[in-house]
Amino acid sequence: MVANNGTETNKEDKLDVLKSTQTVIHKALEKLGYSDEVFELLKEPLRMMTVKIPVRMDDGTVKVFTGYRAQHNDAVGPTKGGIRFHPGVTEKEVKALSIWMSLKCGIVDLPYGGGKGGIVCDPRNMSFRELEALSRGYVRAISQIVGPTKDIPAPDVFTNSQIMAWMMDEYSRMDEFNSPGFITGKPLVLGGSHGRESATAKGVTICINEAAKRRGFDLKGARVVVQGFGNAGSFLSKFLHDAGAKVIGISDAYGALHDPNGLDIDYLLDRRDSFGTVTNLFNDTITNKELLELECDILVPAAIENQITDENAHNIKAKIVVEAANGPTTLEATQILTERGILLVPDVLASAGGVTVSYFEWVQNNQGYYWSEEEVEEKLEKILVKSFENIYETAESRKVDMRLAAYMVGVRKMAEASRFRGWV
Ligand SMILES: NC(=O)C1=CN([C@@H]2O[C@H](COP(=O)(O)OP(=O)(O)OC[C@H]3O[C@@H](n4cnc5c(N)ncnc54)[C@H](O)[C@@H]3O)[C@@H](O)[C@H]2O)C=CC1
Ligand SMILES: O=C(O)CCC(=O)C(=O)O
Repeated sequence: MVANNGTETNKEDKLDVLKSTQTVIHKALEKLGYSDEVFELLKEPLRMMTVKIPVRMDDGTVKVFTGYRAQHNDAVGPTKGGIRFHPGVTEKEVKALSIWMSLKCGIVDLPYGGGKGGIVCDPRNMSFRELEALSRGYVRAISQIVGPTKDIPAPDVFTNSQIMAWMMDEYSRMDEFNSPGFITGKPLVLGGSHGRESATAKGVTICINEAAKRRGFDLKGARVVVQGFGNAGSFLSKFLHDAGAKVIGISDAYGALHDPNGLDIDYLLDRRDSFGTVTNLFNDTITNKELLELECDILVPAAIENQITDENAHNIKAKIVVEAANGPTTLEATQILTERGILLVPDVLASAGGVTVSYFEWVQNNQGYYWSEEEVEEKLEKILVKSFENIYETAESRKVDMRLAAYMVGVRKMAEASRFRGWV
């Protein structure tokens, strides 16, 4: 879109998550001394599949849904990443999400490249039967390019273990084999891993702990605001609440709740629905915009992209911002927060707990031997603490913000693997 003075285009560019991630990848590769050829290879996914999925709806009509699967780079190993069901899914967004998955896998050192999928739909307005048909149809449509040694999906926004179960079943039928390693985030009885459901939030909690230590304050008594009360946001609120922090604000897609004395997290967890909606039960709500600007110590965006921008970054009052969501902060906002001395722990590090335990799930499926919750948690903690330290030290020694440091760490392995394979 071109506006007379270019303002609209400029704003669109700033919110273009693919363009922003390419900008940081370019900077990271430059800092590491890689050539432009490497950037050309890594700036877009190697493979992008668009599919049409016809579903017979409950009213008898057929609705045709659009879905995507992006595979960013498979030099290191099979690609891996979640599937999003959301009305706002776009091709560009799925591409950016697949690049972020590559970076996450590099940061926590998993033998994967990044992938991501999405379907343009609103599961909140679909029946259980329609959702099952859509999930199975999507797997049939992308079946040629996915599989336990090619590309392994998982949950993301508005998808859950039931959807993973349908998808695993559909793939197993086509494969004529029980294939638990095709997908992660499954129910425990179908080969899911202990700790996967809460893994993203566990990882964020570990990063918050590390960041708070660096900023010299304790989680006990710290005031926390969490945007989003789904898988990531709700478990996180519970972990922080149990650690003695005061969760003073939470939100969902419809609004936000604020109590300076601390919200009753157990009650909210009990009442939230499977899409992370809870604010509809209350009259006294504030907006998501107001939530982000609350006076607090720790702010965690755990919903969708582009929530902290150059329009509100000056009003953020937190000491640390830890990104549980993918892409919640624009590049301009990252710079503003950094200049204001706010420590920003980027998505590709903070939210890497989910894919780490997904990797554990895949390993357990492949070996057919399963670990206890304690084993999973211990392994996750070790990996994330080490990754945090690595990126924090890189940021300090290279005098860059933690996002650029994380990209430098995350991009290196796939750049090297691509070079050894003779691709660049
Ligand atoms: N589930 C996982 O394992 C992982 C999730 N993430 C990221 O975490 C974020 C949240 O994902 P999940 O918790 O899994 O999703 P979810 O579907 O469980 O919950 C999403 C939450 O965000 C809220 N939300 C949706 N649109 C919103 C809007 N426009 N404004 C404010 N809130 C809105 C929903 O109401 C809900 O509370 C996403 O960015 C996702 O990519 C990252 C790593 C792993
Ligand atoms: O668990 C996984 O494999 C992927 C999780 C995911 O989609 C993400 O980290 O954004």
